[in-house]
Amino acid sequence: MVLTVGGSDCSGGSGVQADLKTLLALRVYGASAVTTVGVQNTRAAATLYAVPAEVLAGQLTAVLDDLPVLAVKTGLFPSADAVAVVTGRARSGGLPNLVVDPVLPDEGQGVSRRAVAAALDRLLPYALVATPNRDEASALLGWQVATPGDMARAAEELAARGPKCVVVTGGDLVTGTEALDAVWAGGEFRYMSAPRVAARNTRGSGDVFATAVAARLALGDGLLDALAFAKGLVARAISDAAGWRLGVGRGPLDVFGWSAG
Ligand SMILES: Nc1ncnc2c1ncn2[C@@H]1O[C@H](COP(=O)(O)OP(=O)(O)O)[C@@H](O)[C@H]1O
Ligand SMILES: Cc1ncc(COP(=O)(O)O)c(N)n1
Repeated sequence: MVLTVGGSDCSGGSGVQADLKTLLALRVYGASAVTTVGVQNTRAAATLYAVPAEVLAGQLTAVLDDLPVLAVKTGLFPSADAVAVVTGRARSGGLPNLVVDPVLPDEGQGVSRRAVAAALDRLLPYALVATPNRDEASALLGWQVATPGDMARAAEELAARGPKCVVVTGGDLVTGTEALDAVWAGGEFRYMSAPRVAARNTRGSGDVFATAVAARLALGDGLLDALAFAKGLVARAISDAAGWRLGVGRGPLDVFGWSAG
């Protein structure tokens, strides 16, 4: 089973809802600890209501002290305090196969994106895998990650901060026909590539990718196998959802393959 720690997306396309659906699709039992409640849909950016840090800590204790958690995935945090709760558990060795997707909140409404990024930097040493997109990698590193070459350098620099593996995802990078990710793992670099799907429904693609990595690690895959599986799953789920019209904005993925031809 996998524990996902992240924000609630009431519209169901990202956050813990996307994570739990992905786990279900992969026949892995999922538990969730909610960091923030997002009032959001496909057309509007989230307004976040932070869950108090002690309530987050209580959820982690309730799950970890009882259930056989084999991997943990983290997503959106509303505050540095919330990240610190997870870092505290990680420090005591309680978070196996930790996959950190360093999703950052928008600045404002009492939320400091910079403070969350700094706190995530302190969580990274405990991560087996970190999966920032280009924007998140830029915030963590303090320089603009633009080109595929930058993504490679960013993956290496972030890996130097502790994770065994870093995947800088390039979902928003339009480089011809490829969806390109930069992978630093075991001291070696490679690009991971799949055909780019021309689709507007890419909501939660980072969540689906990172959760699929955690699920496959929990099922016993090696790291590179888990990454390759997740890459294939997310590409297929984007492709299968291409004809969906769930909401007027950037809609969700078809993780179950319901629309597979
Ligand atoms: N249009 C697309 N076609 C195929 N793969 C995609 C597409 N958009 C994103 N991906 C893949 O989805 C995964 C998540 O990446 P990304 O979209 O960058 O994450 P995030 O949602 O965190 O921004 C990556 O493996 C990326 O290459
Ligand atoms: C609650 C919540 N909202 C949004 C996202 C990011 O979604 P995306 O991967 O589409 O940028 C997330 N991971 N969690």
